[in-house]
Parts: sequence; C-alpha cells; structure tokens
Amino acid sequence: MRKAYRGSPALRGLDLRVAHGEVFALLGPNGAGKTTAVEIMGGFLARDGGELSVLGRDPERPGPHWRRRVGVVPQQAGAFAELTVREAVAHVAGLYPRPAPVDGLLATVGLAEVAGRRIGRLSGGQRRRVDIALGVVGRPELLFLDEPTTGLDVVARREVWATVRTLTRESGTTVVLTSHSMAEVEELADRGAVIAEGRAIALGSIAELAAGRSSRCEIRFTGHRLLPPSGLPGDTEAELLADDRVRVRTTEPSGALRAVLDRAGELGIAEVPELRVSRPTLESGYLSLLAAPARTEEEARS
Ligand SMILES: Nc1ncnc2c1ncn2[C@@H]1O[C@H](COP(=O)(O)OP(=O)(O)OP(=O)(O)O)[C@@H](O)[C@H]1O
Repeated sequence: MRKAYRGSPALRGLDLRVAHGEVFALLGPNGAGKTTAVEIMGGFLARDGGELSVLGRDPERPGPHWRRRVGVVPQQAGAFAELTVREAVAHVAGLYPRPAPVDGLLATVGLAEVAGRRIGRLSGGQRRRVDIALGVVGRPELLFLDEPTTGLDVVARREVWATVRTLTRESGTTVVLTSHSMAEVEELADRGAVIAEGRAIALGSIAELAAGRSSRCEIRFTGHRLLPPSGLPGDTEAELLADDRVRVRTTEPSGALRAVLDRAGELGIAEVPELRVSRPTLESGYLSLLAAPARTEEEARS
C-alpha cells in the first residue's frame, strides 16, 4: 500500500499478509502509518498505489456484501450519544443479515447493566465497549481494532481482552489490531508487524518480534566469582554491573545457567544470590528493531 497526504508520504509500500483466523498486530511509533493502513484496508480511504486484497476483494471495488463481512472499531468512535446502549446496538444489528443477539452481546462486552443508559452519559471505558459491540454485532469475518483499550483502566482492559479472545475462539474472527500496549499485543496477537515511516521493518510471530535483533536471553545474579573461569557456552556476553551484580546475555540460557550453577557448587554456594533468568520481552525486541538502521522490506520478510 502507498499513500501520501498532500504530497507527504504516510505509507511508502507497506506489505502485509494476514492469515485467516489469526490476530495480527500492527505495532509502530506515533505517525508510523498504522491508522492510515487500517482505514485503507477497511475501505474508508483510497490508496495511491499498490495491490490489496481483503477477504478476496479490493476494498475500493468491494461488491455488494463485502462491507457486512468487515467490522471496524476506529480509534475515535463514540457515535449515537443520544441513543441508549441497547438502541444503538440493535440499530446497527438491523443493518446485518445475521447479527449477534443484542442482549447476549451486551453481556459479553460487560454492558448488560448499562444497556438502558444513554451513550452520552457513559464513562470512557464503557463507551469503548459500546464501540467494540458496534464493531462486532454484525458478526464480521474480519475485525479491525484500532487501539481498542487506550484510556481504559486495568480491569476494563482485561475485560476487553477477554472479549476479543472469546470472539476469536468462538467465531474464528480474524483480527487486525493496532496497539501501543506491548502487554496487549503479547496477550492477544499471534503474529504482527513493526511499522516505521510507512513500511514494515519486521514481520513475524510475537516471539520473533520479541527476539528483535538479538534473540539472547538474560541471566542476572550477584557475585562475579560465579562466572566460570573457563567461560560460558554459546554466543554469550557477561557484563559486570554495580554492586558485584552480573548480567549475562546468551543464546544458550540452559547451558550458561548450568555452568554458573556448577561453578556455585564448586565454591560451596547453595543458592545463587539474586538469580533471575528472563527471555527477551516484546518491548525490548521492538525497541531494538526500531533502533536498527532502516532495512529493506525484503530483509524484513526474510
Ligand atoms: N487526514 C490526514 N491529513 C494529513 N496527514 C495525515 C492525515 N492522517 C494522517 N496523516 C499523517 O500521516 C502519517 C501517518 O499517520 P497515522 O495516523 O496513519 O499514524 P499511526 O501510526 O496510526 O499513528 P498513532 O500511533 O499516533 O495513531 C502521520 O505523519 C500523520 O501526520
């Protein structure tokens, strides 16, 4: 996809493939082009170039039934302020041939108790749930969720995650999710792409994105004498920090840990002080990908 706004490029050849039934995350800094991509894929915005097939159709020439098969929860929604929750959801349900039962859906998204209240009187989190209910009431095969939990409290966020998981599990809905929350992406997504300056700089499973530019795990403990004199296995780097703390980064966490534990045994130390082993987080992988020099899409795909 290519798109420029008044000559200034927002998408410079964004290339994506989302598989049927998966939750695919679009990650990237502010202004990277995520919302522009969602608006184009959802059929709300014309692109300048590139080929696009969404559920087998070009969103600019969708044919009669395509729109009913695609649900969109935009970043800024909040329609129907004068209607009650149930009226709004029932109204939108009436536009679809096989809508979800309204009261069941309101229960699923946690709105049953405020079903009779006007949308304009709801809290921000409750309105966001209305947005989600409106996006899914037509039982779309494909759902675009643009930052679904921004502004929600921790409990509400988890409830929205549970709703999305229920939808994907029970109806096999394919979801394209944009989010700035790494926790959200780790919780919901199967695969994703990191977008920067209108291009995908990395594509893959969430574990692959978390590995980022270096797939090394981290082992931390206190006491440099626990480092075996013969060294550690694999592609490993040991760093001495303040207070005699040690940070080991390694591609072979089990082997490196075994070597440290063996050394502790030799020294008669039963418990390695402050021992912690961690895999790379999505946040660290994401940051390493963004810090990398601009890569071509071919490199990103491989
Ligand atoms: N309607 C518009 N008119 C002009 N420029 C726009 C318009 N919409 C977006 N842009 C520009 O296009 C670029 C991509 O914006 P977009 O909203 O797609 O990014 P995003 O990745 O969704 O960002 P965020 O994470 O902040 O939501 C930005 O430089 C933005 O300023």
